[in-house]
Amino acid sequence: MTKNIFVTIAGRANAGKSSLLNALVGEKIAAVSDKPQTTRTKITGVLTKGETQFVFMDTPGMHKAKNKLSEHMVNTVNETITGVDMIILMCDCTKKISDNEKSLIASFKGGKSKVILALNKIDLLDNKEDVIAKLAEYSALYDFAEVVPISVVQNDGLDIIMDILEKNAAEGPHFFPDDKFTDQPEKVIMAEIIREKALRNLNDEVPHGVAVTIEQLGEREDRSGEAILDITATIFCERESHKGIIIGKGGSMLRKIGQDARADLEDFFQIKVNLQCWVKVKEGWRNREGMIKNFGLS
Ligand SMILES: Nc1nc2c(ncn2[C@@H]2O[C@H](COP(=O)(O)OP(=O)(O)OP(=O)(O)O)[C@@H](O)[C@H]2O)c(=O)[nH]1
Repeated sequence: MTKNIFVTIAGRANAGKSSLLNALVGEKIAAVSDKPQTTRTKITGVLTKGETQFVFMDTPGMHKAKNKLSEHMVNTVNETITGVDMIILMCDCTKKISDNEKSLIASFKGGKSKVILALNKIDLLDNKEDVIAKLAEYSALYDFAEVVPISVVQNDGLDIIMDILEKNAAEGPHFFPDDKFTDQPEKVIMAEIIREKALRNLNDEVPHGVAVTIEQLGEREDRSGEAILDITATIFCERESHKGIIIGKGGSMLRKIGQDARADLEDFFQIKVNLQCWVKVKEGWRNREGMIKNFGLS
């Protein structure tokens, strides 16, 4: 008998949703950074353990739509929380409950999906009793199927989440091959890895107006017969001044981004990588529908 369960990970920006997805699936799929709104697209992770296949959807953090890209992100959240078996609401126990979180929780009412409250970042609390107070605050807003205090970075409580999901899996087919952990095309994963490195290395001067596309991809053998993946990527930014920052003095920043990305790409795809990154300016791309589609973000 095979079983499956579809799970959406929802919650405010920076709560740790992508980190949770990566930790549960055990592979680096979603971009993780300490800047909010890292996740732009609905990223699916698939994990098959024994007879059960877990299909995870990661959602962009809830926030007020400020431009067209944000509208797409908010729509993705709303689409993703309907029609799944379970929702994991990721909360940050160090933060006050926000209005966005309240409206997200309100949208669960009347839905068919069971909701687990995952109170994340408990490693940051000095007083563990604060956890109980926070759980009570959230529980007053919604009748959660389960509440679990967790710390993704310390791998604390994640086994409890997996047990709950396992118990809620229903008899049904595996929709993905058992050795597959994401339905994202390779190029999207590559672009995500590079974008993550750009966000990590750049300071707040170049905020979220960074997108990455993979222009060319090819595999070849080097002289010793070892396989090499050639990747050519373009990092798009919104302003000429940002381009200078991304390239850095004598190309130092771009080199650093490229080096970091290459290490992760080699690790992920288990192949030697030759990465070339270019930087281009596309003014105001975040407000232009066509470009958003181009970057695969709608
Ligand atoms: N201390 C601590 N930090 C955490 C924990 N989980 C995640 N973080 C950090 O929180 C930050 C945000 O994590 P992400 O996984 O990118 O958060 P997200 O909810 O996917 O963010 P968006 O993509 O912006 O919606 C990162 O710096 C993580 O390392 C945790 O359990 N404890």
